[in-house]
Amino acid sequence: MARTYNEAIDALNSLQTPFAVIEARRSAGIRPDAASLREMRAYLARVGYTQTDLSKLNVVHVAGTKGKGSTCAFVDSILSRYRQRGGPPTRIGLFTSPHLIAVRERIRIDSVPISEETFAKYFFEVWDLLETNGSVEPEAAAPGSRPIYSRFLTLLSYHVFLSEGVNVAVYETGIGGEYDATNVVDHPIATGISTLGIDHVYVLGDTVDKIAWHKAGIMKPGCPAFTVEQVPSAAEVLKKRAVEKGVDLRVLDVDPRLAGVKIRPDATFQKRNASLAIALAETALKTLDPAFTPSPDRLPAEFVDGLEHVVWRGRCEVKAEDSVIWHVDGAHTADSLKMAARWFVGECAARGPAGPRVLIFNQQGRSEAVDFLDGLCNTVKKEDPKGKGFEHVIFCTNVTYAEAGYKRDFVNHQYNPTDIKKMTMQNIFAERWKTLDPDANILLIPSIEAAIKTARGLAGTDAPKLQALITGSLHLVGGALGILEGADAL
Ligand SMILES: Nc1ncnc2c1ncn2[C@@H]1O[C@H](COP(=O)(O)OP(=O)(O)OP(=O)(O)O)[C@@H](O)[C@H]1O
Ligand SMILES: [Mg+2]
Ligand SMILES: [Mg+2]
Repeated sequence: MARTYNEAIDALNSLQTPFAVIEARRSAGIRPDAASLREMRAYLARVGYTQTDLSKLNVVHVAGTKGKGSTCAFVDSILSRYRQRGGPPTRIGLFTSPHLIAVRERIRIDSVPISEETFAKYFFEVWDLLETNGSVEPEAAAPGSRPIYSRFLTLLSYHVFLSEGVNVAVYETGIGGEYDATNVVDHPIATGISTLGIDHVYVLGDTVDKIAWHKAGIMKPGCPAFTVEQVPSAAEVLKKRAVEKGVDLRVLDVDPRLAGVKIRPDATFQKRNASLAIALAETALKTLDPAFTPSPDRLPAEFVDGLEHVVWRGRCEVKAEDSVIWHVDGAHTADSLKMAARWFVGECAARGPAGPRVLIFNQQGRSEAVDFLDGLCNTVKKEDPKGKGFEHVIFCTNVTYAEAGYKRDFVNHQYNPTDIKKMTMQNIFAERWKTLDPDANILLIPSIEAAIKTARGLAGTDAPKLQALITGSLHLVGGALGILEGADAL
């Protein structure tokens, strides 16, 4: 087999659970459970690692419904300021999901996505070891089998980080916590739970307390645990599970030391993420460097610098073109879409007289997504002083290019192909939007590339510029950034 990055991505894509299997599991009510974690431990053993090895990574572990990735990026950015000074830490791993532009961006060392060559090299080492040692712990994972997509990437991250001498690794959970692949680490150095809400109901349950139960699964005895203000039912579950585990869970307010620190966007949710990140970074630094003592009165310059200069693409980004200002945000839950809407109106208002507004939206494969539209539409109208909504609303698929189809890194077998061809979801969205805002000009466009082209065509040649919001899915946003900046933008 040719062993290039593209070959690795094709092999990885073969580990996606096909749409039909996902559907069958959903209707049978099959969800990840303790067996998923036993399986992950077996694969870890097949690749040759023990808990002692994982402890060398000094893992900072983050779960939550929203803000996981942002929190992890803040922690990484703060720690990198200490690395740049000579450390500790000297080598920082960052594992996040999903990816925006390319799969390899989920595994970063010193804030940089690993190269295609590095990815391919380690990918096939893991791939082969799973075959060579295929019979280790046969009762936990079928002999000769390989883990599914996200679990494989988690396994790969441990191999990459341990091989590359990483001495602190920041981990975002995939889905949930208790049974998530990242939860094989028994001795993290700090755990954090960001804002909880409703998402992934098929896997985690349909109420915020059921979801909180899963996320609480990352707390470990002997390891400092932090969370932010939560809705009461979630807060209660977190507290109860912390007591059961003998964990001292600290609930953080917005850190008063953030006064004067420029957090972007300047919104409470982001200050919560930043506050959680501060506590996690302080705990990590205390573990790595006994001489490190946080001050209760002010943040060290490294923290301020790390927080102010964090890069977390696809979240609250603004890109100005000649006739369009693009606002790009990967929100994809009801709550976070309202945040995104508020942020969009705020940005437009701050810029002065604005041209027409256009929305480009998609969310594939989740039927409940149609209910996200109400909050999005109403928030934009409510937040606007003139009560104006979007003049144009474009619903597109996540297919990247009009001609060439998906970029390899975005191939997704988990969605119903017929739905995409017929634009079933997008038609449902359009019907709903008609009831929400009968005046809007609604368009259905088959690819991201064509949607962007259409939006550009709606802009007049004279000022004021068209104000576009692209949101609803990180896949949509990643594809859009690739088109706006060139395919390999990272
Ligand atoms: N604490 C928060 N509360 C509500 N919304 C948030 C919060 N933090 C971020 N968001 C919104 O959610 C979007 C995704 O943020 P982020 O990548 O940090 O989340 P995540 O938990 O990693 O999500 P996922 O992995 O499910 O995509 C952001 O663009 C922002 O609009
Ligand atoms: Mg999620
Ligand atoms: Mg994420």
